[in-house]
Amino acid sequence: MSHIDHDNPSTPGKFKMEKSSYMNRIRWHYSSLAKLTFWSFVLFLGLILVFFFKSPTSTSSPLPSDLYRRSLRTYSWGGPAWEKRVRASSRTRSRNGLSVLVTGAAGFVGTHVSAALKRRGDGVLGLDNFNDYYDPSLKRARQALLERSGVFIVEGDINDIALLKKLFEVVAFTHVMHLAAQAGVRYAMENPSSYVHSNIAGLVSILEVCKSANPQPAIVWASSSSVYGLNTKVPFSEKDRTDQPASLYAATKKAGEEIAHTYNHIYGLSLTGLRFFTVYGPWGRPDMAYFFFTKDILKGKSIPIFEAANHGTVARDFTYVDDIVKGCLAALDTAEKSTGSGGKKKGPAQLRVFNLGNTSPVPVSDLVSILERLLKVKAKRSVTKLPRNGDVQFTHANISSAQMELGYKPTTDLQTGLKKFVRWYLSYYDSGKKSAQ
Ligand SMILES: O=C(O)[C@H]1O[C@H](OP(=O)(O)OP(=O)(O)OC[C@H]2O[C@@H](n3ccc(=O)[nH]c3=O)[C@H](O)[C@@H]2O)[C@H](O)[C@@H](O)[C@@H]1O
Repeated sequence: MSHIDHDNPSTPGKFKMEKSSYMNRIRWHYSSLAKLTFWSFVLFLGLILVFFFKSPTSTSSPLPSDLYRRSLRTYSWGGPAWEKRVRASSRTRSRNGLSVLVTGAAGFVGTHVSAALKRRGDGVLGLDNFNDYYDPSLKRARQALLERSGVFIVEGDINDIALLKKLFEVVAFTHVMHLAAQAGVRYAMENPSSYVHSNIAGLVSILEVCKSANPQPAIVWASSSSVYGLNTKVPFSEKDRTDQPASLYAATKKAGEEIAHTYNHIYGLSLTGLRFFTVYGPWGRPDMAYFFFTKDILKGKSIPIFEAANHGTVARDFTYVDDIVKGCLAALDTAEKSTGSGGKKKGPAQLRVFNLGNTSPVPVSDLVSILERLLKVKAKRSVTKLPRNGDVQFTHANISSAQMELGYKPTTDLQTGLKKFVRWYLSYYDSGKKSAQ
């Protein structure tokens, strides 16, 4: 029995033949139409997906691409085995040790701080959403590093209040080291919402859960040298004005400092903000200039070196990550207890802000010369006008306050620090397995 017979069991012979070819034509016609409709639909769907996930994000899309991708991700957490890992990682080795929740633990500074805390016997639990702002495989490699020293990183977003509450139910953290953030000055023009999502909404989520925790932890968090914005008085002191941010990134960090004031004032949370000055070093961030300059010099690609108006020098107070780690640990150690409990303030609590810089700004062109010497490759320099996208011409930290209250004293100059970075870079990427993206 033919296929058509089977479809038309009662149709008589001859007519069946004619009708059969007629039906075939009709069927062909309909199936072509169906195929056309189907593929048009697929094309349409494809265009929509391309629009949401790949298009520049500044205008009509309510959620920009990165943020969209991130919010679509689901994380699995919970269960007895997970809780056991959370508890084990957070357990201190000494009686007076701290139990610290480190957000952004798979990030550059987060990894270094977590490792240092664990090394000295504190309990450390990491939290990170492993987003793809830069190569997530680098974050996974940092995670593996921490895993080997006994630090568990919970995968989740700082905006997930249920997860944060759960973590505080399982562990009575004495401290929170809040380093999770959307970093980068220039990327803020491409994806502004991701800054609001992480640096404002995320900070509020953390503080909301901390204020309700019993006992409330003390919080140390990462602000930025960028809050000084268009300030021209050097070196930058904590007393200087910070109401002229030059980028949305800086504005969100400045907003964070004001939000910190509010939670300290209303709920008695002990809060310390650290203004980091262009932190660099091994396991660093590939979006930062010293990192991608290294990659591009090695590839023989030209590198854009920014220059201010009238050939003005652009300089940064580059600070080596180990010095920053010492400042972070000192801030945790000197943080007083929060005074509230169960969402109620019992008395005034500590509120601090410190510059953590190196106090010796270096022109970007000198940074490139150091890299050339270390890599033994001549850079193809392309001097470019400082773009008006959030960059400031120079930064320079006054660290007397951190020196006095934290005993902070940076000891690594740029030449020494970059030598360590380059050694790490070559061994990490030249192992043949990976290449910097
Ligand atoms: O100190 C800070 O608070 C900030 O430091 C860095 O921001 P930035 O100093 O701009 O660091 P890079 O992007 O690595 O730039 C370093 C220097 O190289 C210059 N640069 C950057 C990119 C480029 O293509 N060419 C170039 O000359 C910049 O103008 C800047 O002077 C970080 O990226 C921020 O996340 C951080 O908050």
